[in-house]
Amino acid sequence: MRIAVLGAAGRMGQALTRTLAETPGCTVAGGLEAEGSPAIGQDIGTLAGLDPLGVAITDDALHLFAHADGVLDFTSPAATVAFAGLAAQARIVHVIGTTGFSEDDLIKLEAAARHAVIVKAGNMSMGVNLLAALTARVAATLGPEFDIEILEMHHRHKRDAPSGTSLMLGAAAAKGREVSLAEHSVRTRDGETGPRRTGDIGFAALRGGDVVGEHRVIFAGRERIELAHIASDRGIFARGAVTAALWGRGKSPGLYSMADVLGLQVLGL
Ligand SMILES: NC(=O)C1=CN([C@@H]2O[C@H](COP(=O)(O)OP(=O)(O)OC[C@H]3O[C@@H](n4cnc5c(N)ncnc54)[C@H](O)[C@@H]3O)[C@@H](O)[C@H]2O)C=CC1
Ligand SMILES: O=C(O)C1=N[C@H](C(=O)O)C[C@H](O)C1
Repeated sequence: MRIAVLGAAGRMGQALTRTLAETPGCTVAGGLEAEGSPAIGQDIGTLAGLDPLGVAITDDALHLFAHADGVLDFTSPAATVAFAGLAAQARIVHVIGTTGFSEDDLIKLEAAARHAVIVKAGNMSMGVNLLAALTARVAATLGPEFDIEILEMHHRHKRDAPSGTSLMLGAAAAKGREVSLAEHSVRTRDGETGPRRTGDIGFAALRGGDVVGEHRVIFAGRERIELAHIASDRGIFARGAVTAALWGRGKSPGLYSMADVLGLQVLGL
């Protein structure tokens, strides 16, 4: 499968190139960067710390989409919404790892998924997707006397909060409790907040240093249960993204999740 990397010079872009280069059945079909990026023209392999792969990074999205069977997209919300239109026109698999979408962005991605296979997840690692399934199960088991709080820490460069993973975990907790996350989520606390409302799902975000990504789901009552995931290598996200692209080839158009790719819904976790 010919797979191109969007945002090839980024932290995830480089990890994706390394993973693609070592995955049987995949070829690195190209790398895209934003217009004006100093990475344009550089070899995608060299940039990722490998031997040269003979593929120069380009800013020509149309050419790249026309010569790929799938694209791995860890860029920015605005770029990803535009790429979804191009992937739908080219009828290729669009794996979306980008986070930080607005409600309006999500509506546009759903529209694009009528014409193309999109696999989208706020976290592509197997561990976090298992954690989400476990979170739903624990939330379904415990009553509202257990307060749910989701805590994350990421590197200083991260632009969005709560993280895509935190939102996935919050959605899983809400699903387990059979409530709407929108009606129960508390994203910030500052000043005179009053006591915690029963049933709320709280979010807290820490930023600093080079932390790859850490998440903790806390169920706090008269006893406390904590489920946690710690990522120490971006390769886990990259592996999930490449698996998703291979899985998506030949599927009917639609918006799929990593739970679909990993078969977690079938397990009923
Ligand atoms: N779903 C998941 O498993 C994961 C998701 N992410 C998400 O992926 C995104 C990127 O994260 P990082 O790699 O850390 O960021 P980064 O800032 O290191 O990389 C993003 C790259 O995209 C490029 N880019 C932006 N607009 C572009 C355009 N129009 N055309 C081509 N390239 C463009 C930038 O120049 C940059 O090189 C974030 O939203 C992050 O939250 C990150 C890790 C795992
Ligand atoms: O920006 C990151 O780095 C990460 N983003 C994703 C998120 O928003 O949850 C996944 C991972 O935690 C790393």
